[in-house]
Amino acid sequence: MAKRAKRVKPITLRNNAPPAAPPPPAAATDASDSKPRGRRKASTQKLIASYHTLNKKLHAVLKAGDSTAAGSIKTQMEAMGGLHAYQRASLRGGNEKKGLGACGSWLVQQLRAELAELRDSEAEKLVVVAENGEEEVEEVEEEAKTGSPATQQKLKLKLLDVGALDGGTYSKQASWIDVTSIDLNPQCQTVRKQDFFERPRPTGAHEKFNVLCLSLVVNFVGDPKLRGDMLIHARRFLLPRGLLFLVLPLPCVKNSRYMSHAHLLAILKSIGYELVKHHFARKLALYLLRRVEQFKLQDWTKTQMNPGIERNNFCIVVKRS
Ligand SMILES: C[S@@+](CC[C@H](N)C(=O)[O-])C[C@H]1O[C@@H](n2cnc3c(N)ncnc32)[C@H](O)[C@@H]1O
Repeated sequence: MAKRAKRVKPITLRNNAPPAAPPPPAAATDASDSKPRGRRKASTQKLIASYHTLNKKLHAVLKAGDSTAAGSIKTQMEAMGGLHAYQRASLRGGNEKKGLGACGSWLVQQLRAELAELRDSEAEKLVVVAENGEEEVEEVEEEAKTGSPATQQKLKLKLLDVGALDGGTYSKQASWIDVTSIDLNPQCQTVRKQDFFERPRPTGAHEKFNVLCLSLVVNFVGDPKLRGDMLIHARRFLLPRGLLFLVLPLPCVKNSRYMSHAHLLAILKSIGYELVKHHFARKLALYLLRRVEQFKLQDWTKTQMNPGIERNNFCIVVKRS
């Protein structure tokens, strides 16, 4: 008898997943749920692609000061169900391609290694010791070397998940990752409603993180200059040697006229990140990057490097201000 394929649990159905968001407004109701699977997948992808296109156009017309065009684009976006419908489509798309589940486990492996390294090194001091005062830090670090389970529970990586959507991505790792989740339009009560660009700069190490996650968020931002700003802003929230986990759709680095893997790494290097590891999954490009202190911020413009009409326009612009 033929073996049955192992089912991968979708990321949104994991154990300890936070409570579901309140029902969407009528305009955002997902009519495609009743469609056959193939058609549903196609309409999900179409909705995501159309939303991205309109979002990019909106940024462009707003930049040009054309409020009439902006109004008309916003109306089109609302007619599609707005950000809420886009987010629901993203959650469905993630389940269908199993990409997020895969990228979750790839990251978890890296972070486990990171935590183990942190315990053995000077950087151990960067690990957050929940609910302990200063004197206890030394004690806990000493214990960490002996590997006592009680201590291991106290040592957690602090992670900021930007664009967390339903906030469930790291729920299985709650014993060793302390997650703060934000999104423009949260799909769950544990995710704070906040525009990352408006998150105030940290005033000290206690407001910084060991890891910051930008998973499918940079490509969501319509304006290439704001993408660069987002990467610069992210670095401010990282502790020294902290990690940025950046996920982009694979075509952003593999099939863009204005971007390539090497170009992306060069931009990131100039912003103050060095590559730890990367992985190209079927549909996603995953990057784990470390904050470094020695770097030279430079401007990056939109420059065509891979001509071709079949290619996309994804790019990142950096402008020192
Ligand atoms: C495609 S979803 C990605 C969700 C999730 N991170 C994942 O990997 O599946 C992009 C999310 O980023 C959020 N987002 C975009 N710009 C943001 C910003 N400036 N601040 C906070 N969230 C933002 C959107 O609201 C949306 O929920």
